[in-house]
Amino acid sequence: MSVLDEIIDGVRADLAERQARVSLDELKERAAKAPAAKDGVAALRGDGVKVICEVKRSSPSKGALAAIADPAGLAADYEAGGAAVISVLTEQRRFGGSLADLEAVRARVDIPVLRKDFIVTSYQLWEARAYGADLALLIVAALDQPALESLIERAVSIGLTPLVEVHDEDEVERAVDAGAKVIGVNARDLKTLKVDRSTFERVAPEIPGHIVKIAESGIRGPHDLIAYANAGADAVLVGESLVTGRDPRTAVADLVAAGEHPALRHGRG
Ligand SMILES: O=P(O)(O)OC[C@@H](O)[C@@H](O)c1c[nH]c2ccccc12
Repeated sequence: MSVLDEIIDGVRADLAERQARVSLDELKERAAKAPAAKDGVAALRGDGVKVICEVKRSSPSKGALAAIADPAGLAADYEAGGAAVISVLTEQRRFGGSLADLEAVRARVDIPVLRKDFIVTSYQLWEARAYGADLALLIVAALDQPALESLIERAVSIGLTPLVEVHDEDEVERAVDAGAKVIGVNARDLKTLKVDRSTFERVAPEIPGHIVKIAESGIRGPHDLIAYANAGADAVLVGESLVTGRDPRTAVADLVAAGEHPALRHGRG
């Protein structure tokens, strides 16, 4: 069984517990009371490379990264540094996250928030909206095509922007066929956990021009952002280097400044 399969087994077990506690109707009521979703696509377009900053306590590949006693405070630092979107890991077993983290971050920042989890049912999309997310991650490798299509449709219908994650050319085709408008290319293969920073430059040319392109994982600092930007990234998604660094606000500001450099504007759509 791959790491991804193991993670999803755990996610399904935790999900079953929540579903037994909170009915879909209750979630829908809560979602109806949540502030209207912010436009995730608009936040990721425009001049400069946008920076998505992640709240992540641990990962299957590295184990514990940072305790993050105050996820909302960290997110506020990210926002002050110029982040375009905050990504909140809500998976518990391997990443140490929760819906409470999502809710706390939502309450603190004004920019769009992404629910980062292993979403396999529409119940989780309703949870995302109920706890204030504006975008939700959908991982192509974790879903068959009918499920991917219906989750994209459902996300859009409840106001969420789906960020559809791919790892290779075949997955790009599946994402585009399913209607993705925002595609993230993950340099980390979730089946082997290996990072290959050349994944983006190989896979991005397969993504049609009108789709927002995000380079995910393995960004250590401005030089990696610049390399991804030169390969066509509209945005980058950064976790580990921010949560393990000393000053997240300055680290984000350095990334944002690198992404705004005029020399990068050429060749980016
Ligand atoms: O910590 P990094 O290497 O900067 O990576 C962030 C993000 O890309 C990574 O956390 C991630 C990308 N896709 C995922 C899917 C599930 C869980 C986590 C992820």
